[in-house]
Amino acid sequence: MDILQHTFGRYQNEKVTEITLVNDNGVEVSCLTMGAIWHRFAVPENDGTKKNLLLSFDGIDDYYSNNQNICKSIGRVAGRIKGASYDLDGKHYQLPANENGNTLHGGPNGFSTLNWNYSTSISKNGISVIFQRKIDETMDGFPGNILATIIYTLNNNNRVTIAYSAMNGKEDTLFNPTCHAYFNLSDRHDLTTHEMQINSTGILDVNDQLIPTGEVLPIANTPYDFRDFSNVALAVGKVHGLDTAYVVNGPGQGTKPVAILRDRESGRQITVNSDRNGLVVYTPEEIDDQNISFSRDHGEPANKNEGIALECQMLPDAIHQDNFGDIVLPRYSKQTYRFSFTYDRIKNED
Ligand SMILES: OC[C@H]1O[C@H](O[C@H]2[C@H](O)[C@@H](O)[C@H](O)O[C@@H]2CO)[C@H](O)[C@@H](O)[C@@H]1O
Repeated sequence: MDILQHTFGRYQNEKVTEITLVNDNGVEVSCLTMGAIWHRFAVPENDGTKKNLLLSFDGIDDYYSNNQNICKSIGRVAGRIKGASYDLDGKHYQLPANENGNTLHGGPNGFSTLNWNYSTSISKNGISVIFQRKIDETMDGFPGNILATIIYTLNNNNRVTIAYSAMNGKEDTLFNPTCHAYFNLSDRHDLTTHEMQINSTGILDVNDQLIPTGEVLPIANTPYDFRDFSNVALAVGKVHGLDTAYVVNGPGQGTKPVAILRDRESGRQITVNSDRNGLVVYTPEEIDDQNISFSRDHGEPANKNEGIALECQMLPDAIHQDNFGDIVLPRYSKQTYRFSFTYDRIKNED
């Protein structure tokens, strides 16, 4: 196992460092201090090359010249908070709004906008990069000061675990982070050979601002139905891009993965595990209007829906819904969220 570090570039006058974790199989996970971005997930190919399974950019400015949150860490709260406000214990909290009067993905000054401090560690469980920041309530507009930590760990089973934790100070706050990594496991610039299975029977109903109404819709026999492996591009085409919160890890679902994404052509496969009750699946339908070209595009413009984000989190807008789970982080307490993405290859051709 090895850990490499080098300067990736500068953003807003600050140095951005790339940290690369390499396991004994030659699998590499690279992260950037800016946005605690998951920059690369590169796996060895038979011809000696490495294949990056993420949508990535060569330069740091490219990550910040579009609004798709490419591979960024998202927090304090992923998804939308209706009306950029909430009431808790008789107190009204106003948050900064950044979309239609709502707060999306931690607002305008969320985790993705910070250049994180880092350290590294090697243990028998794997190699890690540990990002940390003290976040003052004046920085992001959420109540309370937290010490936030994001740890990426790669082990020799080719599993990447991302652990997000927040140690809270003297005021209750909200905590529901996620990872906005986009995957494309294939050698194509689209998802046509991708299949996905999601361990879920229902998705959240949303209004025209993508705020959940509180209702859970059954997905049987709709394009959103991924209970069995189903082609991703076909579903995406039918619904004009996925932006859908799946209810996962419900009672009786045991320890099954929340999702498996595989590329039928190459056999590459990612298994997603999470300890949270939501999985937001997002394909960027508007990406072809935004002058974006990923490293894998070799100078060609990106295609819409070229990748797919599998965002583990508590269900969006949980603070306004009784049955979406608890995202309140009480004062002087700590909460950790854990998601993992394991790489392997399709074993049984079915
Ligand atoms: O402005 C960029 C896009 O912002 C939204 O997309 C987000 C989506 O709604 C979330 O569920 C997902 O987690 O993150 C997406 C990117 O931030 C808009 O819905 C989309 O239309 C915009 O293109």
